[in-house]
Amino acid sequence: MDLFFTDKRHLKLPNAELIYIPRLFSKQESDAFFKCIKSETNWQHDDITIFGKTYKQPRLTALFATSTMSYKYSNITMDALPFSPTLLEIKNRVESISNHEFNSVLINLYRDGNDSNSWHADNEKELGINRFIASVSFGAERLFHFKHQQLKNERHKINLEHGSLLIMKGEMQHYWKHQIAKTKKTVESRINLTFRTLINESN
Ligand SMILES: O=C(O)CCC(=O)C(=O)O
Ligand SMILES: [Fe+2]
Repeated sequence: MDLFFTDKRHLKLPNAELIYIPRLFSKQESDAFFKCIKSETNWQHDDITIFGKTYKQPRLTALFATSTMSYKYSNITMDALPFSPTLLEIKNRVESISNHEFNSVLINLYRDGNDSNSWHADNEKELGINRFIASVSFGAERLFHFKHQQLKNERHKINLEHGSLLIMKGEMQHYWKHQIAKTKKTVESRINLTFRTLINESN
């Protein structure tokens, strides 16, 4: 189907199913998408409040959707912007390979190894109960860690490569948490796009 779709790993775990495609996009396409998204995006740097203390989020973000929508997490409400042609092109590729439709994408920019995304599950009510999340990575490779919240031996990591797609489905957002940890290694910036289906379209 796709020249660069050379490998696919299917991981069936207790209460979760993951599909990892290392090269959904070629190196050339990925370089171009990375550059384009980095410069075209009006990045937000939000404050988050945890246990009453306010911090700057350790990464930059942006939200896009096919209609007026908002998404709330960690006391942040993000209002979605319309999809750009670049983002639509990526969305179409992800939809055809995953056989799933998405109406929004949350984008993270990890500027260097100091930026991170701490342990969480994407279980906000706007995501509904059938949470199918497609995560595309461009730029520096970072480790995606995930752990089961009850089964202590179920702890894994995947190195998310330039141009890769990771699909998270099943009950994963109910039973597992995931994170992108800080790293002391010198790493360049990385962009991650998580395609989601939000259900508050009428708001
Ligand atoms: O950067 C990643 O690979 C993960 C992003 C993520 O978990 C999220 O935005 O919810
Ligand atoms: Fe997440």
